[in-house]
Amino acid sequence: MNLEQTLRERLDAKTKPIGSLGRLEDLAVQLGVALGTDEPSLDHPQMIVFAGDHGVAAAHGVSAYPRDVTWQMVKNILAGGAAVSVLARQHGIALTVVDCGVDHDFAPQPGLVLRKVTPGTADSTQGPAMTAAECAQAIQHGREVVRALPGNAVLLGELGIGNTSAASLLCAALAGCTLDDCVGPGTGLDAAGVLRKRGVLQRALELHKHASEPLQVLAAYGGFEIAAMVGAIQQAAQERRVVVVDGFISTSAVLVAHAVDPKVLPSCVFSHRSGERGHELMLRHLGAKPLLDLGLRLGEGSGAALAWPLLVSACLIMRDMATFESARVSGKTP
Ligand SMILES: O=C(O)c1ccc[n+]([C@@H]2O[C@H](COP(=O)([O-])O)[C@@H](O)[C@H]2O)c1
Ligand SMILES: Cc1cc2nc[nH]c2cc1C
Repeated sequence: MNLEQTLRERLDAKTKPIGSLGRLEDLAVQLGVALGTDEPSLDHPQMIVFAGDHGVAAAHGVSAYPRDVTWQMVKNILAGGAAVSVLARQHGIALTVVDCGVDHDFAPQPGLVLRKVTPGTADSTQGPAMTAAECAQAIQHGREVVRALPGNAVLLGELGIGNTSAASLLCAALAGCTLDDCVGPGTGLDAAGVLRKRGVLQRALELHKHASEPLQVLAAYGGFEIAAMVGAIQQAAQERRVVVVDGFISTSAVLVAHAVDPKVLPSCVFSHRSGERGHELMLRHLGAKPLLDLGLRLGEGSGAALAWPLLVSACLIMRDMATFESARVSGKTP
């Protein structure tokens, strides 16, 4: 019997009608398989918020907010005032911010990993957002961040004005959808703004239409924080850690990691369906079912933090619930 069958049998022996805990049962089985044990338990969860600036946003105003919000929100997260700070604190999740290329000089401080690259990607309508070397370095940085942190669960968060543009382009290139299907308001563009954004992204897509390898596609569109998340996903899956994937932008990093190696997918739990147009298509491409549907479209890892207690519950159900035999409860009538 393989591990998945063992986990299903364990759940079926618990004091409940078969399958009555619904999606929580699938989650418990997924976590057991991802962690490689029939007694899954999550320890030292790490919320990692990857932050980066985007050349396409600087050059074309494809966001409803100014670029300075990226560095300002990094400071807000570190000061404990952002949504992800509040939610991580609520759930006892450690929080690290990684500067993957923000155009600001942050003072070294606890909880902040300083950047290793030049800040901000290049404008993807003019050339690749990053060179192949920069892309490889950003991926490596994401791997190193995960390797240095304890625990067996990584929650992905991100921050970067303009990064829904990069994520939409990755979606179009890797999930085979049209820009009409996957370009949305992001932080809150109006209908005219979305139309203009789509026009800008159409130019980038045309310029890089010959990019075919997943890492070539990633370098074409960026951003540095998405590339670092790709590395984080690869490292976490390799170390048999669980990866909690947040919204539209984190899922675009999974699209890339999956295109490189589909074996990362069983380690990924998708926290929620984002309100951003196109997330559904990404999830469908990956065959993924998100846990929550709350109309979230914030990013930062806020959805991952909100879904976290469900993962904890799934593990506790698998480990601690009594069986029909141990609790002397009558099983199903034959
Ligand atoms: O997580 C999501 O699904 C999501 C959807 C829309 C926007 N965001 C966040 O908003 C920022 C990107 O939006 P924009 O409009 O600047 O491309 C970035 O900081 C993301 O964390 C996040
Ligand atoms: C205020 C603000 C907070 C964010 N958090 C993640 N993306 C964001 C974008 C904005 C604009």
